[in-house]
Amino acid sequence: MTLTIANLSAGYGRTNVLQDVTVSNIPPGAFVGLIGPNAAGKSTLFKTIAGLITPTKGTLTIAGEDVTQLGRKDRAKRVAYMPQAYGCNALLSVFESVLLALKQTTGWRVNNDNLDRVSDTLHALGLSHLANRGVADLSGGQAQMVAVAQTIVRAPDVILLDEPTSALDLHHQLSILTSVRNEMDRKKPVVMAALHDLNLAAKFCDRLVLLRDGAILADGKPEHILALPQIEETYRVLTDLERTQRNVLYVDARLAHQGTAGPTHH
Ligand SMILES: Nc1ncnc2c1ncn2[C@@H]1O[C@H](COP(=O)(O)OP(=O)(O)OP(=O)(O)O)[C@@H](O)[C@H]1O
Repeated sequence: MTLTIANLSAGYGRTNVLQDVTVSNIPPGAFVGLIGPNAAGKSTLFKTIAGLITPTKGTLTIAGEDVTQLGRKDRAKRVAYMPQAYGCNALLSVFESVLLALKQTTGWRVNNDNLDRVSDTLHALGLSHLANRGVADLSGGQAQMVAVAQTIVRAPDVILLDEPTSALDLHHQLSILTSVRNEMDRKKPVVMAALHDLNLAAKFCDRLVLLRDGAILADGKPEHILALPQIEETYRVLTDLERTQRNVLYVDARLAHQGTAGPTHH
């Protein structure tokens, strides 16, 4: 279902962070990368969409319905949010923790369909082998992948992933985002992911939204956004945008005063 964020302003107490944020017509099945420097307001935008922060202005509509008016539980059925800081010390197995995430928005009675859904989600993300492990005993990367499983298991309309690959090795960065894309092809949610790695963003996203100082600077296809001068200004780097032999976009970035970065080979 289509998500539209219109003229959204929000913050913490008297501090305003988001200023009139509009991202229109994100269609079902679209993968939107939210990019921007540290403290730009990416997490604040996600928390506001998820209903953890009440906006001072603006609307959020899913399929034309203003979800800011929904109660907490109904909102959580429509929007699932994976925060940047996750982690769980409970005495739960991975399977139980994903089941618990699923049941948060339904009743507590567990049926076979629920169990199948948890199994399918773990399988889709390549996590079946961790099903019986305690969540407190996972590595940082494993915990991050389980947090993604907890977010997508509910099959919501909108999935918000705050830096879902920050703790993952190269293989798992690709595998988790590929799995998310495969799930999207099946269930057609809107997915928004905050990503610091512009090359991952270029590879997986249909659309990039550049946020800086709480405002949207640019919104469009990756090849357009990554070529904008605002990228260099915002990140305070110089960039070259290339296409690899496999026709994949590649951003090479360097600091302005350092010439070419990288090791010197003799
Ligand atoms: N709980 C809070 N109370 C007050 N200010 C906050 C709070 N959380 C974040 N901020 C401020 O809001 C601004 C935006 O922070 P936010 O976490 O949304 O940025 P971000 O783009 O997600 O950053 P990063 O890439 O570093 O995770 C920052 O100036 C931050 O200090």
